[in-house]
Amino acid sequence: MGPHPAVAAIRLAVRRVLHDILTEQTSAQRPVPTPAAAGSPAPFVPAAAHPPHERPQSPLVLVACSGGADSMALASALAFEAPRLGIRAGGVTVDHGLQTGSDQRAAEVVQRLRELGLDPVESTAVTVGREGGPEAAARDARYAALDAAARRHGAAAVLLGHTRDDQAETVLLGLARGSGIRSLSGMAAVSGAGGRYRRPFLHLDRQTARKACMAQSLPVWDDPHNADPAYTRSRLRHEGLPALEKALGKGVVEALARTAQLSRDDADALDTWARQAEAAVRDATGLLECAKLYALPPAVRRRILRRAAIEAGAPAGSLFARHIEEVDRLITGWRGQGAINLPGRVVAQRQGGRLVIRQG
Ligand SMILES: Nc1ncnc2c1ncn2[C@@H]1O[C@H](COP(=O)(O)OP(=O)(O)OP(=O)(O)O)[C@@H](O)[C@H]1O
Repeated sequence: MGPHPAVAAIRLAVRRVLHDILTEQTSAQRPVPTPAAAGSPAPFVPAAAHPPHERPQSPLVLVACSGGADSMALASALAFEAPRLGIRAGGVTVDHGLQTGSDQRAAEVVQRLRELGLDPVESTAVTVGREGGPEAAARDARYAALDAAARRHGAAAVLLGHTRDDQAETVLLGLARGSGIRSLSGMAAVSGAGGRYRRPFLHLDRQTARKACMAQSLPVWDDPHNADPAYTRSRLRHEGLPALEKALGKGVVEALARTAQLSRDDADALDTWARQAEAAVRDATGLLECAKLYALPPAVRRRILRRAAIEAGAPAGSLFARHIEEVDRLITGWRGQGAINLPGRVVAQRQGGRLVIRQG
């Protein structure tokens, strides 16, 4: 008898990502063709062809595990699949120190990961600041700790347990911010420096992860923050999405996740267009020419303005759509208005048909 369908589903999702990682590693190990050999395919040198002391070590993949159902399911699937593909599997849990006994819980997660056969396994404690609110501050501290752990262990990738439900929530949060398709594109399946972070469960629903834990008798920890109505995401999870499903039907989560993928593709295409158009709208001294900007579609023009503001020193996180709209009016609604103040002491003004954006 095969595994429970939920267990089969989580393993398949992880296997696919591990295959991707192996394929990328293999192409990275291919020797760069010499000029003479260029044009003919580079021969792959199998690991066994290296002398033992030079043989590349099998890649290490870490799972970022909170002890919750999603990341415990992920850890169990990694522990099952990795050895079958010659990959080493380890785990990291981050202790945010936000609740009493969080160190104890982190120690329990470490213990559970070890029981699954992962090695190396570690718990890392962080200090959560205040910048951007409690959720953003915890996330920043967590990713910094995960980055450091990945570097320390030389990991090829770090797996995260975000599910299709998390993706739907992220899209709704972006929609509510009203800041364009980039914020509707949710989380990427691959992100971070060198594509370090992978999200194998982005197409799986949360219930599947939970069922997989139950089927394997894996104990899971339910973070009380996830049910705390003080947090926006928690209200969305427990009130917003159920209300939407009631009004619009069960397919709403899947549709939101699909929206994320479509928006991501569109946003990537527009970013590329804006990068290419940017060179053509600058004069010989590098200033932006208003007439040329005016001729561009608004979506492309606003991207160029946003990039210019960030390059001048405006912090990306504080630069909102309304800021860019005001700068845009210097191009599309010119009536001699004065300089526009942007975050980071950046000032945008129109001078002699040119747009000057610089730190004041
Ligand atoms: N304390 C932590 N330590 C390590 N990784 C974490 C921690 N918290 C979250 N993560 C990683 O980030 C992912 C998303 O976490 P988040 O809290 O947003 O979602 P979640 O649905 O509560 O996930 P989970 O059920 O795995 O806790 C997790 O699945 C896990 O991979």
